[in-house]
Parts: sequence; C-alpha cells; structure tokens
Amino acid sequence: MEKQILDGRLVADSVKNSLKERVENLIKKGITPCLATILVGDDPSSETYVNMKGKACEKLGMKSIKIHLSKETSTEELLETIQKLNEDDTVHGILLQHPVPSQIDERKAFDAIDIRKDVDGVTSFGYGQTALGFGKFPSCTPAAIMKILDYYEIPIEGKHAVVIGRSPILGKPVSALLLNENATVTTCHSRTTNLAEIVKLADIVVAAVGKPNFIQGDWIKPGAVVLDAGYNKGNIGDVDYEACLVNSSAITPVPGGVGPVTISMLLKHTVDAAEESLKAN
Ligand SMILES: Nc1nc(=O)c2c([nH]1)NC[C@@H]1CN(c3ccc(C(=O)N[C@@H](CCC(=O)O)C(=O)O)cc3)C=[N+]21
Repeated sequence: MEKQILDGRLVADSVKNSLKERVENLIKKGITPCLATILVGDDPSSETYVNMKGKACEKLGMKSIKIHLSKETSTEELLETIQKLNEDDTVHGILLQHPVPSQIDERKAFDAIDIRKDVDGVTSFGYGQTALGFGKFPSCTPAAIMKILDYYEIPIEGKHAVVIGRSPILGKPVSALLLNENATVTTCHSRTTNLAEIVKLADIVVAAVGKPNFIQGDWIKPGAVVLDAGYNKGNIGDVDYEACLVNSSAITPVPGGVGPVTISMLLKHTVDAAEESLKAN
C-alpha cells in the first residue's frame, strides 16, 4: 500500500493562491480584506500564532489589525473592544485568540462577535449553522481538516471517523463536518473508557486532545487516515507520528500538517466575509 504524507504547506499554498485574484479584485473595488486579531495576555505561543496569522494576511495583500490587551482585562473591556470591531466597516473578520485568561467569560466574548465577521467560527450561532450543514465559516482547524481530505481526494462517505476531543472550536465542529459528509462519526473524550478499542475501528482518525504524542501506533487500523490537529508546546502533535505512520495509509505531520491549512482557511474566510460585505452595501 502506498503511504501518503499529507503536506499541509502544499494545501495551504493552493488555498492562498486561489485567494490572490479575489484579494486583487476587492482592492480594485476599494476594499482591502481585513482581519482583526485580539490577543489577551502574554502567553508566548499564543503571541506566535497571532503574529503568524497577521503576517499571512499581509503576504496576500490583506490588512491585519492586531489588538493586544493586558492579562488583567475584564470581560466587559473585551466586549467593548469586540463591539468596536463589529461596528468598524473596514474590519471583515475578528479572531479572538483562545485561550483567554480565566477571569474572562470566553463564551460570552466569542458570542459577542458579529456572525458576519466570525471568520474563526467560534460563535454559538456559527457552530449551530455548521452542525446543521449550512454554515459559512466553520472553525478554521475543522475546515482545514476537511480541506486536506478534499485536496487528497480521501473519501469520507460511509467511513468510520473517530474524533478524539470535543472542544467547542475543534472536536465538536469537526465531528459535525464529518457527519455532514456522511461519515459515521464517533466522538471520544477524556471520559471515554475504551479509547484504544474505538480508535482501532477508525478509517479516519482526528486527534484533537491536546496531549503530546498521545495517539499510539497500535491503535491505528491498517490503512487508516490520521489527521493530527494537536499543537502542544514545542510543535509536538497529539499523534505519536513515527509509530502511527506504520499502519496508516495517510498521515499529517506536525509541523507542516493541519496548522498551515488552518491559517489559510482563516484567510479564505476573511476574503469571503469581505466579498459579502461588498454585496451587502
Ligand atoms: N480563536 C482561535 N482560533 C484558532 O484557530 C486558534 C486559537 N484560537 N488558539 C490556538 C490554536 C492553535 N492554532 C494554530 C494555528 C496554526 C498553527 C501552525 O501553523 N503551526 C505550524 C508551526 C508553527 C511554527 O512554525 O511555530 C505547523 O504546524 O506547521 C498552529 C496552531 C490556531 N488556534
């Protein structure tokens, strides 16, 4: 069996290339697609991610606004910041970097984002739309996983997909997207008692747990496709890559797998939102 390393940088480049002309056309019409990122606190890895997102925008001729709030920020202050960005017609997408410091009601902040600007797919309403199958902006990592499967023409329909993790912007929405594509989906989590047994049934494994090298090689059914959405400290995925490579037919590395595609989907959603704003006016 031929083994495929799923190259996220390649997929991300193809997504970004498809945006170039759309960005140019918008600029000709006087609209520069703009993503506003909000970072609360000073976690260095969050700062790295937010900077990567801003740079990716600029590389494509898009605009990025970076808002950095102190780690003492209150929910009210954050809501005010979001409200201003909602009202700013030059801003097309808003990304509130997760996680936020513990004094902040993150759900309340996410849900304050105007649905038209929710390019990161974090609002309750956006999740509901995604789950029902008509959402415009699914969360970016779930969207990236689907894009990788699509790019490599990996069939989903009728396959057993096992998602490990049920977070609001990763495990839950990716389970929904896979279900919408007619996979049989099992969502596992920290209280799942027979995890290894369930993963062994999977044709498609999505790792979204946040534990380095957690997914073991002998859990992978021969021929299974493995997607690693983990982003642990030191650029380590949730999948024990070398061990899982053995049985898998296709696998994403970390780095260079799901991560770069996540960012390209964020850009795509921002361009989509900018085009929509043009239609609305
Ligand atoms: N509201 C919100 N939306 C997010 O989408 C979101 C978030 N919060 N919080 C944190 C996670 C993490 N995340 C990553 C995106 C890209 C890479 C990525 O591109 N990583 C590179 C390597 C990174 C490097 O070179 O340092 C790679 O995998 O090749 C990683 C992680 C988005 N997240």
